[in-house]
Amino acid sequence: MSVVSTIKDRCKACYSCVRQCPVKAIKVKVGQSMVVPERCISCGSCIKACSQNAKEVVTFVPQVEDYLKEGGAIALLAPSFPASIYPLDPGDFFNLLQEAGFNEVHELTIGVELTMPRYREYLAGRKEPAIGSHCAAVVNLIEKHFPDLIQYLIPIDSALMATAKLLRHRNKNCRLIFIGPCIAKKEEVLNSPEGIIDAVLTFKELKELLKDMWETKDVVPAPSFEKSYLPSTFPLTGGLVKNVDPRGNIYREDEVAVVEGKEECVQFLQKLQEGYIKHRLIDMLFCKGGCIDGPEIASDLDVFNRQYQVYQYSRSRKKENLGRLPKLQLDRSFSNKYQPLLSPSEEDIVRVLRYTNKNKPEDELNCGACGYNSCRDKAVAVCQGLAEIEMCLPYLLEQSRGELEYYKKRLKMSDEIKDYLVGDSPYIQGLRQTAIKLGQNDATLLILGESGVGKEVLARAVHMVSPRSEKPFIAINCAALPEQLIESELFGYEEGAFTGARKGGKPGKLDQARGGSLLLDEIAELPLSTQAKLLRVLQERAFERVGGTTAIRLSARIIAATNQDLNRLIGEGKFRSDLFYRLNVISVTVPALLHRKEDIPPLADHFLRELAAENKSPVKLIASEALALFAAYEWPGNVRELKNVIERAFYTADGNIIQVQHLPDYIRQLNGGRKIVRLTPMKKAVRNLEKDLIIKALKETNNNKVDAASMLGMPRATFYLKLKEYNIH
Ligand SMILES: Nc1ncnc2c1ncn2[C@@H]1O[C@H](COP(=O)(O)OP(=O)(O)OP(=O)(O)O)[C@@H](O)[C@H]1O
Repeated sequence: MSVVSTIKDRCKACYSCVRQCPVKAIKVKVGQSMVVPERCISCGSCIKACSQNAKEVVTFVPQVEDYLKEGGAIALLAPSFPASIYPLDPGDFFNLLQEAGFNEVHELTIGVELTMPRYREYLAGRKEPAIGSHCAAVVNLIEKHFPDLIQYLIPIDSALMATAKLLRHRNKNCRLIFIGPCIAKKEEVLNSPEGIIDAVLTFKELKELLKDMWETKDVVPAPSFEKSYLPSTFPLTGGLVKNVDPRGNIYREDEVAVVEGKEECVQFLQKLQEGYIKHRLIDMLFCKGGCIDGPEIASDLDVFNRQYQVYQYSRSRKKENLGRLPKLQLDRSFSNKYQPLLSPSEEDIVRVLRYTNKNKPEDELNCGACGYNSCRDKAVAVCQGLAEIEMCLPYLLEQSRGELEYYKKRLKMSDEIKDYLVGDSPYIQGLRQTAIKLGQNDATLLILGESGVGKEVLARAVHMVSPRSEKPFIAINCAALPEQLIESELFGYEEGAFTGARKGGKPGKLDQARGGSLLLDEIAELPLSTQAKLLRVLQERAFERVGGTTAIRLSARIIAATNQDLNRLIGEGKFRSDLFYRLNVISVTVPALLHRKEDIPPLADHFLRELAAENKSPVKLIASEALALFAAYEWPGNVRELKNVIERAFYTADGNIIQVQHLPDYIRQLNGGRKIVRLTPMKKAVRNLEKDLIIKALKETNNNKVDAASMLGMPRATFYLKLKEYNIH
């Protein structure tokens, strides 16, 4: 089990813990750094690194509080304690512990003294390297990450276990509480046979527990001990070597390696694995400077002064009288806890790198912001499920910059488009958003709506907010050109293409709109032969000039508009259905002004401002009575009609206010808001009805003219005449 876990709410995804973890035991999931128990060696590096205090360690504090209340608790003190308690005097500290309820206080130096003879015995004559096993983090590191080196670990109990075994031997029912700077010791205790040690307190936890008593200054003489210098220096750099071989008569200097610090430990073990290490005794401590820099030492002193405190204490310290020592069983064994990680394939690593825009080696910045030393290491960790793609800071910055630009641009566009596509109605507000969206793609667009509703305005708005805005917007009114001219207008022509063709030829609208947008207004009026050619252009994205053979690539966006019912025209055979489907990739309908009367005041205001600017004259306003008439009117000519009415009123009104009398008669007659009903002239209405009935009959009879004529009770000859008259194919 892991003794460290993450407090989710506090983790801010800074990846400091990932950076500091020496064994890749942190997994980042949805921005939260979680400890992977199988890989964690409880070294506490992540706790030291976390500025948010988001890492939590298993605690025995409530248990200890109970033991202290019940009585009978014994403190086992790590020899680094003088570094932690400073400026408290060690004597005061012992008193404090006793006052707090500890019946006895013992230092782990007992365990050092118990284990050193066993170490000497084991090491005598051993040729192979032997690694001291008193540092719990080092043992975890070897068991979980270098299992083939387990053979080099010295199989003798740590000083803690040896002390505990001795005290337990003396008093079976006592409560043993270890107090030290180390987190890995919690894991060691939790994994040890039940009942040897009851609880572990870190120095930090102890200080918190006794914070109200910590200032006690009553000096009571310390227990009388014999002088004992060496065991107290055990937690310092080289402490094991000094204790095993104080006079240097077992090992030569070159046979001993003192290794400390997480990177150094990992590097040394790698070298040992590779067979480059020839030393016989390896004194390895995971924390730099030894246990005095343990993650929970809770000292304000720097490492040098901590060391000084331990030496000072060791010089004054008296040896504890242990009496006759029993023969204790101090052997220990280790187990292989290695959990291999997946080895990703080169393709997978490259894929992850590409995802964060690292396409070539120069793109790999290796900035370390993700907590990994290199982009490649991070990509491997992503494949192994330990890291997330989004952990790459330069990539995120690039993305957010892109997003910021996008939103800034959209904001600017919304402002610009508001002054262009005027209106307050939900319809127009929606159309403005649609225009911005449509501007981001290149799909062919079909705009539908009655005459004068603003179809061209919408087409221009889409162009304006698109990346094509710097290129031309060309509009061609298909209804305004004679059939013989439309193709040369649209596609252009080569010199000599027809009589009267200009020298050097002429580019068509498709050409002129290169890179920009081309509006085919009144598309329904396009002759069928030109419809077929336009279809080919849309399919092949290329066209030829009239009389030419060179294919020119179509680079304009095509927008078509009509006020006609194309489905009806398809039914009548006047519009190609295949062209309709090509054009109708996206279609937008602009509603008639009648259905969005809220737009009238802002539109009127907009036109008046335009007129004032054009004429360099003061802005005119519309009287509320006139506006009321506008609201009552149905505007069959839509916005165009409104614009014309405003224009007329602008020029006829002398003052600054446009009054009812400046409006055309048919609006003035509305009189107090009564609706005007505009009827279609009888003759036109009858013709429309007749035409619709003929089309319907043809549809019903599957285009059988004889049946359709008899269905309508119409002489066949008249029927044929009517077909011609109404241009029904
Ligand atoms: N929402 C609007 N904001 C500002 N002006 C508008 C708006 N809608 C229409 N107009 C103005 O109304 C007039 C007619 O608009 P437009 O030419 O776009 O209509 P249309 O639907 O394309 O007409 P048609 O079917 O006859 O081609 C133009 O002068 C245009 O500037």
